[in-house]
Amino acid sequence: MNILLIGCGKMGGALLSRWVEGSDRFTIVDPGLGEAPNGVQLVTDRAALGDEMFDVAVVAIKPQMIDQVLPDYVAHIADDGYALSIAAGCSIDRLMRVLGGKPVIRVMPNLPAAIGEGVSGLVAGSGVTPAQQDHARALMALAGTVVVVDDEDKLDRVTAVAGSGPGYVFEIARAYVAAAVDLGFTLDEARALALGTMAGGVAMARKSDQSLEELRNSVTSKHGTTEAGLQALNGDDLLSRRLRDTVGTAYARAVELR
Ligand SMILES: NC(=O)C1=CN([C@@H]2O[C@H](COP(=O)(O)OP(=O)(O)OC[C@H]3O[C@@H](n4cnc5c(N)ncnc54)[C@H](OP(=O)(O)O)[C@@H]3O)[C@@H](O)[C@H]2O)C=CC1
Ligand SMILES: O=C(O)[C@@H]1CCC=N1
Repeated sequence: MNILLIGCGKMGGALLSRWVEGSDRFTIVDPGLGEAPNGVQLVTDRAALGDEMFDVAVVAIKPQMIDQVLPDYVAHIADDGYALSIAAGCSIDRLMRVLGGKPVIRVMPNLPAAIGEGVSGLVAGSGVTPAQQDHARALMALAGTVVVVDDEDKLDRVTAVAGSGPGYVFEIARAYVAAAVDLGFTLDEARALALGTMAGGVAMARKSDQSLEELRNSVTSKHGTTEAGLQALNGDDLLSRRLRDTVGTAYARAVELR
């Protein structure tokens, strides 16, 4: 397939770094990009595409730019082509309107796609063929796990939990490392301790049949250090409430971006 990537910033670039391992051909349009991976054509101006046609147009610009930028690309999408949007919130209806009715698949990837450890939600709009959906799914699978959802509202919920999720994870990790530094470790030591502990805990939880509560309780000796630490962390349920607020507020923002 001949694929056009419209915008190649942090998320588009992360996906492309995995996609180039597959069998598709890629062209990027991005006004600010200096270089592209080997074998990928880069243009900084749409006019340089001439009359080239693409089987897939990947929408990887900011949601706020979509109405202004996308209409120029309708002429570059083949009759049997489709658009694959990674934009948060922006609905399939809106995308189809600006793309002259071309079929649209929305996906919501996340940044660990860059290392093949992403989690993506996928929802297909009306007129998408089974072959197009299979293609999009295979493309996203090059970057990690793919979860197909039934409707767009659910994709906006995926956005709040998984799309934005690495941001929460990095912020929690940052605060954890900072706390270790405050306790007397160097930054290198603190990163090794905190990130190693997070990675080990997550890897164990993924492999275990036990619930997260059971695993937590396995660490927690009666009247011991973990019990004391957990009381400070979430004894008042503030951490739980804050995380509910976090995903709820991100979901509300996705709804605003529709
Ligand atoms: N970052 C993330 O973790 C995730 C992002 N997304 C979605 O991905 C999309 C891109 O986000 P992100 O990668 O973070 O943002 P970036 O700003 O990093 O990437 C957008 C890119 O598009 C370029 N661009 C601007 N105008 C045009 C244009 N007219 N034509 C082509 N390219 C253009 C920008 O160039 P310049 O910088 O020079 O303006 C930039 O390189 C968004 O819709 C977002 O919702 C989805 C999931 C996760
Ligand atoms: O913050 C954002 O809006 C984008 C979508 C999910 C992650 N980054």
